[in-house]
Amino acid sequence: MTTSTAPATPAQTTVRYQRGDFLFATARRALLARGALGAVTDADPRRLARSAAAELERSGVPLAVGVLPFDTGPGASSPGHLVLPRTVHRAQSAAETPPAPPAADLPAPAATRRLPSADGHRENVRAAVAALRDRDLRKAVLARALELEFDAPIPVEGIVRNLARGNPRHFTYAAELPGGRTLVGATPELLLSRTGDSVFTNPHAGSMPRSADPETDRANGEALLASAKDREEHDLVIDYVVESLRPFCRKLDVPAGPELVSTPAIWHLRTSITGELADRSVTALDLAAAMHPTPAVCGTPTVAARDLVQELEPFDRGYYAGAVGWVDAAGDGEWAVAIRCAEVAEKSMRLYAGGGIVPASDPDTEYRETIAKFRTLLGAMGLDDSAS
Ligand SMILES: C=C(O[C@@H]1C=C(C(=O)O)C=C[C@H]1O)C(=O)O
Repeated sequence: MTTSTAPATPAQTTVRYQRGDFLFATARRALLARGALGAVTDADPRRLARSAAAELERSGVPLAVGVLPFDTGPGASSPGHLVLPRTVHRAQSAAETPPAPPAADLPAPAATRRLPSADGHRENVRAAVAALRDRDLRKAVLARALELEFDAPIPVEGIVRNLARGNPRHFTYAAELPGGRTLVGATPELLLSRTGDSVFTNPHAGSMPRSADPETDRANGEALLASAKDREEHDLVIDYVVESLRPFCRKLDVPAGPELVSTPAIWHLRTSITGELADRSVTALDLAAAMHPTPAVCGTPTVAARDLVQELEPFDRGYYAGAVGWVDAAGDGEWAVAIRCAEVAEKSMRLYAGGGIVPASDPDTEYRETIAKFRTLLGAMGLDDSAS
């Protein structure tokens, strides 16, 4: 494999992305991987992590890139998939680099389908609230999907360029999936990163739409920070993440409460947790596999929440709410939560958006939250809320 550090800014690197490549980029740093010297595929993420470490050591390839699916339980339909690329280009910049010009003239969809319908999603929220009570669950994350069909091949490169332009502080990503589809998105949420013995994670949970009106926008953010319901959704994630990481870390630094952060589409509660790894043979992917799926995308307790999600959602999540990232031969790596994304086939694509349901959740508010979350992808395609 060749690793190039030729002087290109993160934005220039992002523009080089072509369908088939792997991209993981913010406005300050980008990783673009191309080609495949090998691949590792496994439905069990822990085994995938071990095989990847062995394969990196055996081959001398410095890093592997790829995806974990949402469902890693028995009988899961989509495996974790890693590629050992032929070339890797990495770019870094101390400041945000100016974005590339937007890609224009993205085609409009010829047909749109909501899965389920708007009423169907509201009904699912009601059913989830009832199931939380009946089955002694504390939280379940319910999503809906949008299926768009086009008359011509979808210009993934343009969507990726617009995602990066619109979300410079977040991770814009693109990855090839087994079966020939491409996962594209821009996520604010890091499942896990490892650099040497430093571990970092920043769970996001608790959301409120942004507003074009500055006063409403500010009020929405303040309401989120003050909301007991959202704080409960958030704290369940933090407790789970801390419990999952504790066995691997000799030190964990967990702030007392979340902070208010935003993407261009939505406000979130976020907690940034740092840790010190006890054993350096535990890779970034081992840690991601141990944590995934967190209650930010699944629920509490995990298995019962996943069962409920699969009963109610009329689609397979595939790689939505999975993870996307890279791991190197030293065990360092970054794995982001694969949300605000779509799986793209040649002339059709499926977008996903979901939100945490707790006993106090309201069906209309939850529906509106998914509309805000679809904006990341729809905006990059030049489409508005009428599509969602
Ligand atoms: C599930 C999604 O997002 C997750 C759910 C959130 C919530 O319920 O408040 C917030 C951030 C993400 O962890 C999504 O964007 O589809």
